[in-house]
Amino acid sequence: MYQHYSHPGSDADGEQAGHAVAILSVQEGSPGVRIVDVNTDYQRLWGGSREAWLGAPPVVVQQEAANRQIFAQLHEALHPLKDSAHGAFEGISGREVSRHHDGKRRHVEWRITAMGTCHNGQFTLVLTQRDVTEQMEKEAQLERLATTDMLTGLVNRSQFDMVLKNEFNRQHRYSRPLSLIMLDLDYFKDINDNYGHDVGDQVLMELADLLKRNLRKADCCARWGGEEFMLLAPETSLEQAVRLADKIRGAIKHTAFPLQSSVTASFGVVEVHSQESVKSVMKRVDNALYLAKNKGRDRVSTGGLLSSAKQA
Ligand SMILES: Nc1nc2c(ncn2[C@@H]2O[C@H](COP(=O)(O)OP(=O)(O)OP(=O)(O)O)[C@@H](O)[C@H]2O)c(=O)[nH]1
Repeated sequence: MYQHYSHPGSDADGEQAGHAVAILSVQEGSPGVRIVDVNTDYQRLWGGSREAWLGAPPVVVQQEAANRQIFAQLHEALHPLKDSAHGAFEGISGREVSRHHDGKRRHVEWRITAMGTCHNGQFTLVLTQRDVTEQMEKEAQLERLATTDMLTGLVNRSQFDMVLKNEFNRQHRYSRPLSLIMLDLDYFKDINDNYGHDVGDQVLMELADLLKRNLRKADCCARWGGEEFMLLAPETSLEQAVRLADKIRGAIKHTAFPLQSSVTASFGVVEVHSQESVKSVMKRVDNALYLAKNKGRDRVSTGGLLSSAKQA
């Protein structure tokens, strides 16, 4: 009867899932919602034969509590329309994580709309559902590609910019300590030249793992480019950030990378000043790193000399 609701590409063999559709009947004053008919995609989504579904309560989400909540929401929306021949039910909708009849976790998008108006206290409704799991997985994958550095799995530069802006807004509003650490591997060109690019890549990947292990969940660590990394540490003062940077510096130095000699890194550390711009902080942290390189590498600098020179 309602098979025309099927997605044009779907077929009875279950090759491709389209919109699952169930026609529902709700009698005003009765708590139940009953199925009048279902299409093949509904049977594919939730299992069971058409005959088995007729007269049964529908599955919107395969979780009792969530289903009950949706029905309560539905009754609440329908109740004011019971006396009006022209009352329009605008529909309710949602997206839920649910278990497929095969036990797999799926994302289901659903919508319940009216099929005509209330007749003798009875509403006829259409429930449409779509399995959007693959679409959501693709979206998540695209998002990962757009925000992640492929080699190291760390956040990339553009994503770091976003995080940085958010943290700056928070810092400016609540005046909480916020520090930034920029680190750069020392003589990385020599590693590439002496051991090859693949070994260089391996060092970058191992370094990324080391950084992840040494940071808090609230911190954000990005590959800034090449062999340069940026760490943003909320709720962290300059003094604490220097200690953190020095801990990472020591850990890098004592890590057995796949090389004969040890790897070292230089660090610039700054704490964001009240109302300071992103541009200004970036300049300061870059200068601090430059100073650490200039002073002989394998060290942490807060750019102190530069700040005092500026003040002078
Ligand atoms: N293996 C590998 N090397 C990279 C990657 N990105 C950048 N590099 C290399 O990193 C090296 C950076 O060299 P430099 O900027 O001279 O810096 P450095 O040799 O570390 O010297 P200092 O920073 O002054 O201590 C270059 O040889 C780049 O080719 C990458 O993704 N993989």
